[in-house]
Amino acid sequence: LVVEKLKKLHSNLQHFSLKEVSSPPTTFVKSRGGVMPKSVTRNSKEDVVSMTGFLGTEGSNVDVDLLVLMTHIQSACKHIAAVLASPTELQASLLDSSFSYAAERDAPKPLDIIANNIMKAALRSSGKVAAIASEEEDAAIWFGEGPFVVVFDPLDGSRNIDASIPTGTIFGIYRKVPEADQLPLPEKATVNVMQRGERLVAAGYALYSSATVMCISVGSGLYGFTLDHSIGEFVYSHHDIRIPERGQIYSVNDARYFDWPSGLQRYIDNIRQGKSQTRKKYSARYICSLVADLHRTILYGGLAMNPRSHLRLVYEANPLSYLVEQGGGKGTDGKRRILEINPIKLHQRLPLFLGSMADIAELVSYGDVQQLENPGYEV
Ligand SMILES: O=P(O)(O)OC[C@H]1O[C@](O)(COP(=O)(O)O)[C@@H](O)[C@@H]1O
Repeated sequence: LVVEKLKKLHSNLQHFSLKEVSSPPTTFVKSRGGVMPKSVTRNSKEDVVSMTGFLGTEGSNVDVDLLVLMTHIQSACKHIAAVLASPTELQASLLDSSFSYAAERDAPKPLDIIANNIMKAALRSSGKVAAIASEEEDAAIWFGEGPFVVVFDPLDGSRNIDASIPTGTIFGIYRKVPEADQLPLPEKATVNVMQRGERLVAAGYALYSSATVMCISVGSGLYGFTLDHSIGEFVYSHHDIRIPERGQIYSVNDARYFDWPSGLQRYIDNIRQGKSQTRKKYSARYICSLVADLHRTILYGGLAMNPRSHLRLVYEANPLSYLVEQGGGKGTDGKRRILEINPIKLHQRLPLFLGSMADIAELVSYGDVQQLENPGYEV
């Protein structure tokens, strides 16, 4: 069945130079982001490498199961990108009105629900997923047999959606926990989705913006793919992404300045005035859409942060910290490395600081950077 699926999958990619897929390279080069095939690093302008083609040659960490799963996630993200770019009437016709949510969670927008349904359907039909947890679901869901567990935020930044501002999908993939096999449901599902971030085997985000870009890692570096609408494929566009060691941009909702602790206030005061370690004046950029703010930070360097306990450990902080670390950066809650935190609650929220190694180290040296009081904000 798997072989048939892959054949079908590859026949859909006939537009591409499939050199990398049909004859896997035997030599690998050690790149800063890990081991990657020589043929992928050296592709000529004429060669277009699809994400599936790339993953098929990425080395031993991508087995057929993960390849199939990643293909389904790509399909879901293409689908979400198409829905986001559609007129509102069409979007409304896709809405499942039976959806409900627990009172303690933010009310979802219609597109949150649609994106959630698309992701769930894609993951279920992959046949590779035992359990999922979504930011839009109250509890973990057990799908059945499959080697993987997927956690995701189907549409982050959706409060901006009516203004066509960029949004994103975030996902993290774990292996199923065999020790939990004997547990009754729903504990089995919960234990599987509440793994520490350092156990992630892959993660990624899709950014829906002027281009739809997917950045992924399967444990050996960070790579980006851009959706080529003329052929309907994510093509390899950002090679071995390395987050600059130091940036000159900070990203935070600084209307909250007067609610911040003094350490964070002093840090931001200093980088604004050129009084930080580099003596350079930093610029501010804040889209208020985490994937978009992080994507810019990954490419240009600096910091993307939310000092209040707002972002979720399981769906946002862990997958994004994993990606940032794979790109040579750092993810912290201001005190602890995100990937080492043991989740204690499925929808647990925490402060999050992601970005360039030297910038995060300097920020953390101010000590008092977490906004512990969260008065609640209307917008
Ligand atoms: O209101 P704040 O603190 O600026 O938070 C904004 C952040 O919240 C988010 O919108 C996520 O929150 P939601 O999951 O409630 O949409 C991020 O995309 C964004 O970075």
